[in-house]
Amino acid sequence: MQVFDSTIPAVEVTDLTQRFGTVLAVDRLSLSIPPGMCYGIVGPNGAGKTTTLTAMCGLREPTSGAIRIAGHDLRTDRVNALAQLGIMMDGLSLPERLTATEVLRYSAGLRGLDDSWRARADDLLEILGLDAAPRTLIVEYSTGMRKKINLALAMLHRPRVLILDEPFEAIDPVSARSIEQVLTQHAAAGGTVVMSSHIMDFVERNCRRVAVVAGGRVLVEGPVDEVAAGGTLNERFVELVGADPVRPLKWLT
Ligand SMILES: Nc1ncnc2c1ncn2[C@@H]1O[C@H](COP(=O)(O)OP(=O)(O)OP(=O)(O)O)[C@@H](O)[C@H]1O
Repeated sequence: MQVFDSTIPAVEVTDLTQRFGTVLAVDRLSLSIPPGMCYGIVGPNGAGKTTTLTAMCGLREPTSGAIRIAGHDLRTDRVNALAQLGIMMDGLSLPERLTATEVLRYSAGLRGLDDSWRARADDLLEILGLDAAPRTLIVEYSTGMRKKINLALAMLHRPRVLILDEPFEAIDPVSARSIEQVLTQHAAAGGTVVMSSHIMDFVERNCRRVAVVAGGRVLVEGPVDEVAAGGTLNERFVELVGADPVRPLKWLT
């Protein structure tokens, strides 16, 4: 993996807007994500996180706004922009009748990777615990196993920028620890991880910066300890997003 020019943002989002009919999912959202770090995007359900990450991955043309990946504009310089990316998003289809190794080989072939992909595939399968079921077909995978093979696919070509939507959802604690270590190694080697998460603990522990989004806008952005403002990120999140006490449910008594 080549190390970034540290003066160019790994991902730059400018005035991103996404409408779905009458729903304004993302509302003139701007972010500048520096290279060489793990960057968290947090927000309540429906905040616009997945929609923003989908646009960053080039999977949906936004209503308006611009996205640059390592300086390459996703609209006008799409091939070079996408070449920087490894992505893990729910809902992307996989070749269901292949094993994990076969899927990785297939991906390596499509990308025209040299033979070094094999060693990386072995490492990833081992670290993610997928080597324990070498003959299992993707169609037989659990939700967590799908997440893991998607992460392996995202990393196989050693991209500079990983964009991960909820990487820890449906992942057991031991596997989560392994994934955490893989992601911190990626950042320590000069790569960038952009991830959405509801797990504040992980974001606090591993991300250098965080954006809190709600209603398709950035409420606050900055170094995690500054955003947490002397408390925990979880406390700050609830304070920013607002949580009304749940009224007593009479039918429970
Ligand atoms: N394909 C779509 N068509 C219509 N509306 C959509 C579509 N995708 C997202 N939305 C709407 O856009 C808004 C933002 O959704 P999004 O999935 O980006 O939120 P999120 O922050 O990722 O939420 P969560 O934490 O629940 O995953 C929501 O109101 C959602 O209903």
